[in-house]
Amino acid sequence: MLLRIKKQEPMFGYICVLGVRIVENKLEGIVENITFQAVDGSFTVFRLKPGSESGIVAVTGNFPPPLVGEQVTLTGEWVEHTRYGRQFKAVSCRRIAPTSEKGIERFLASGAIKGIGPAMADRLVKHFGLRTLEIIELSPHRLAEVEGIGSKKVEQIRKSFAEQSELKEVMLYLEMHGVSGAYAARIFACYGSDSVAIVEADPYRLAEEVKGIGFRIADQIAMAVGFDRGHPSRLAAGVQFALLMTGQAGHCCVPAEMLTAETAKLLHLDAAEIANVVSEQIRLGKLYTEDFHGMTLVYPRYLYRAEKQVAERLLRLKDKAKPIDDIDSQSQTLVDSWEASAGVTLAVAQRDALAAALCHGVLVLTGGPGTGKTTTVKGILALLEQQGFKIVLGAPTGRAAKRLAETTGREAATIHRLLEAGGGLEEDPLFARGEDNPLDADVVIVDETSMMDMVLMSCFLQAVPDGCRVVLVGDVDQLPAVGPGSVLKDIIRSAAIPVVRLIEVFRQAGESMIVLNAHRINRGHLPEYGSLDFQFRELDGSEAAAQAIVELCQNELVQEGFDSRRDVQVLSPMHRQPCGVENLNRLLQAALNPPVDGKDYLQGVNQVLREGDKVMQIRNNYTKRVFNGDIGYILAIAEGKVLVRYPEEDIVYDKGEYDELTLAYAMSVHKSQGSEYPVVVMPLTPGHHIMLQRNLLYTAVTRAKERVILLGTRAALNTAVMSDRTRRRYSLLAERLRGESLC
Ligand SMILES: Nc1ncnc2c1ncn2[C@@H]1O[C@H](COP(=O)(O)OP(=O)(O)OP(=O)(O)O)[C@@H](O)[C@H]1O
Repeated sequence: MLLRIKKQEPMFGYICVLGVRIVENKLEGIVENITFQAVDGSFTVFRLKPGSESGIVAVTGNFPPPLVGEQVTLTGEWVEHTRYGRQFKAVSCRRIAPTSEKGIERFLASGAIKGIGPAMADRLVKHFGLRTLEIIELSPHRLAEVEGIGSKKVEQIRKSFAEQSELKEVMLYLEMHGVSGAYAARIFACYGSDSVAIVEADPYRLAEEVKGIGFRIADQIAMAVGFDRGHPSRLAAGVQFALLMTGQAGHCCVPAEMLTAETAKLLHLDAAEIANVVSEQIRLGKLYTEDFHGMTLVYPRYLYRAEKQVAERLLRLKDKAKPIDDIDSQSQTLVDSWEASAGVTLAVAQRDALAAALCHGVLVLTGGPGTGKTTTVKGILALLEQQGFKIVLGAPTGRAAKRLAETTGREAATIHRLLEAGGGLEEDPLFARGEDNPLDADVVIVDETSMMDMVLMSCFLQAVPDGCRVVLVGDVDQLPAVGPGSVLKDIIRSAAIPVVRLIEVFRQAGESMIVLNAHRINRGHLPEYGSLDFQFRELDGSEAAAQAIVELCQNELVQEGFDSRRDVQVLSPMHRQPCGVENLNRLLQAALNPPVDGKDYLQGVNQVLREGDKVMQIRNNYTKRVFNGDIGYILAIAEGKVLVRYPEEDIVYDKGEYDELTLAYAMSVHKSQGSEYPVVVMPLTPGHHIMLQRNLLYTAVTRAKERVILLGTRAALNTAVMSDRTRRRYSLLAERLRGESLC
């Protein structure tokens, strides 16, 4: 039931649907000028002369700017901006060609049509009057009647006008179908004049082909242009999308029933109907499957390939190591002599690791902080080098590689750099190193292996030549990789690859409460706090915790000599809520890098990026060679470009690439994996309840070198320590490694 409840402003009114206020205000007028436009077309501020109101109105909207002089019909709502006062916040903008002579002249004079400036606009309108636009569109040859227009100019004007009207036509068509202007611009950029035809014929193509449009938006468009909810294209696209989503949730594959249920939920259709589609797609070989103990597991193609390759390569490398003469009888003597020369008495497990690295093609070395992994790696390095082997060191992130280089005193690079990344997509990266052009190494040692997902591991192992030894080092109790699979855990679970687990902690109380507490947390015991290096500050309420975090970063830690932007990392279990990553970033940006005259900035959809900001790259960009989780600082913003300084190099982001960057004063614990910071600050509030898990807290705490400061409630701390339910990620890697029959 719709009920008009009040009418406060000319041309607008609130509409109430069952008590929920929705907005259906309309405003019409002529665009006076464009005050601000985000370079990627995602945000616009302009001034409008309304047809019905006196004065000029400020309008904001998440769409590309209309043209000056154009008549527009806006829907949206009136808001009171704290700084700019009353504004109309438009959700849609329909552009109507100007109809009066004055309007036409202003429109042409605005520079919208290449080749026409104010003087030419005046001449054209004087000559053709109200028919000017019609002449440009239908009889452009007549433009030559106007003084100063030759045949070249005629062609330039005709072409530019056609482009404008095509875009307008697409915009209009899509807006009529409820698609916002920003998407329309993207569709037009991809398909040009074919846009409408493609949208009408197969809107699900957009999800695969148009940057920034996923299944959900494509589906909205399809519904709007009249596709049936049960249309075969919709069902097929829905199954594929649900399958991709499972990869994003960390699975490599999912049981067919789960895929059916997820697709049915996504499409709001009956599960039985979807089950038929899934079976049919399996029968036609359109889905990759494995049958395991009566269960059909469905894979996205790229993960099926990756998982199989990881298992095949590991088993092959395990058995194909370049032999060392008499190693079985010699290994203990070699370990003894390294201990003596290094002046260390190794623990039994450490000795086992050194011997295993000599004897096996693949070795996994796992252990928590302070259990002697680095010491063991140094021993492995020395022993294998004695054999004349060429050793290469790598890690999944820049930070982890840097640390590996520091602790071993040798060169270490990111896996991406080792593989010579150069383009490709997230799920299908292009690496110069691979099976045909393998790494030049006899041994590769990888640190922080828990962060490697199935795709990266598969690319890496393919680039390892037969005969090369691989040592995978990591802490299996950390959170798994952000991407699909829990590769390290599954390799260990398979029991098919030699594993050495270090459990003795060599650090003493007093030396490091951080390390000792990390182990307490990992065992399910509450941490001991009260020392300077491990603090828990009890605070009630998320707002109070957020404010306390800002105060810490802005004042307290600075007074102690820390550089808040570089030494301190705020980690949060969640994205939303007052203590979530997004809000903390807003608060910390305002406190640590406030707006200052002369400091350039860009207004994105959800964030402002300002010179001086600490930012993070949020997806792998193989072309730019900057990767998910890399942290940098904005050096400059100019002419629509953003220059970011990363530890390894400076990278320029063009228009359309800003959404690869996010503020990084605060980040999720997942994103912090593989990095270490002098100080880690983390809120633990009841609002984060579902995310409060032991391995999350463990991962956060082990990121800190000098100090951990937790803020929140005891109950939340308790929940985090006690909750060790980790969701199993579907994958058959362990089974493949064990050689189990998959049917
Ligand atoms: N067998 C040992 N006996 C005595 N001390 C040891 C032994 N192995 C390592 N240590 C010492 O324990 C500390 C931690 O060792 P190491 O740095 O190798 O561990 P780690 O697992 O790499 O730790 P982290 O993950 O915290 O960097 C170091 O001070 C190291 O010298």
